[in-house]
Amino acid sequence: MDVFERLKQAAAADWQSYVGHEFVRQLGAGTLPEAAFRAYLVQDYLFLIQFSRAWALAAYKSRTIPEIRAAQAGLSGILDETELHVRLCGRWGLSPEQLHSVPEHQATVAYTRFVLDCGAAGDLLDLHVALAPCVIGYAEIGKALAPNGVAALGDHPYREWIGEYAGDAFQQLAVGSRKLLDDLAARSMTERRFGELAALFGKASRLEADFWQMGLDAARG
Ligand SMILES: Cc1ncc(CN)c(N)n1
Repeated sequence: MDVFERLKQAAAADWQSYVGHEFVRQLGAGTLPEAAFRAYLVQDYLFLIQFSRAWALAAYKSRTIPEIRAAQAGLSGILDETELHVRLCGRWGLSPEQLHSVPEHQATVAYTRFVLDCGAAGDLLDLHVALAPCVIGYAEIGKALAPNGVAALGDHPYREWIGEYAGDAFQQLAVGSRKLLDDLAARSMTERRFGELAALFGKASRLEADFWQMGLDAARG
């Protein structure tokens, strides 16, 4: 069992609150109100700005070229994601400048600053464990929402979003993140430390669930 699987099992309830959230269920069913998706996506653009910083911090905290390359791949992946956000928000008439001027929601601040602090106060393994629900979680969600491939989604209203995370590029990013966790853990994880890392992973997963909830709450007004 790889480290990611162990973390998931140790924080099973938190993980489930994230990947099995009502927002994800409605998104997959195509019944998610557009207002909820829009509120989520606008905040997610702001989220990605902060997560770019977190991946840049991972490069700074790295000791080896493979670690720096992994951070570069994560940062590129996040920047690629922003193109999806700019495209979709552009259809609602929102420019990147307008997105940038939206105030950050509390859920955005809480999650992003938690991860940045894990990186600032901890080591590279702490930071990658805090980043894991983001990249590996969305890859898992993307795959679950497109079990027969993106083409089979037909005219699903959220096809473009699902396609981003079910697509090869994002799936490969998640594979790389899982491997990096194993490599880092082999070097610096003791069994005693595993408990602390699982708590950190569980917290990040909860903050992901709160982020979905923010989208649902915004649509309820
Ligand atoms: C909140 C959140 N978590 C994860 C991802 C995938 N990078 C995202 N775009 N937004």
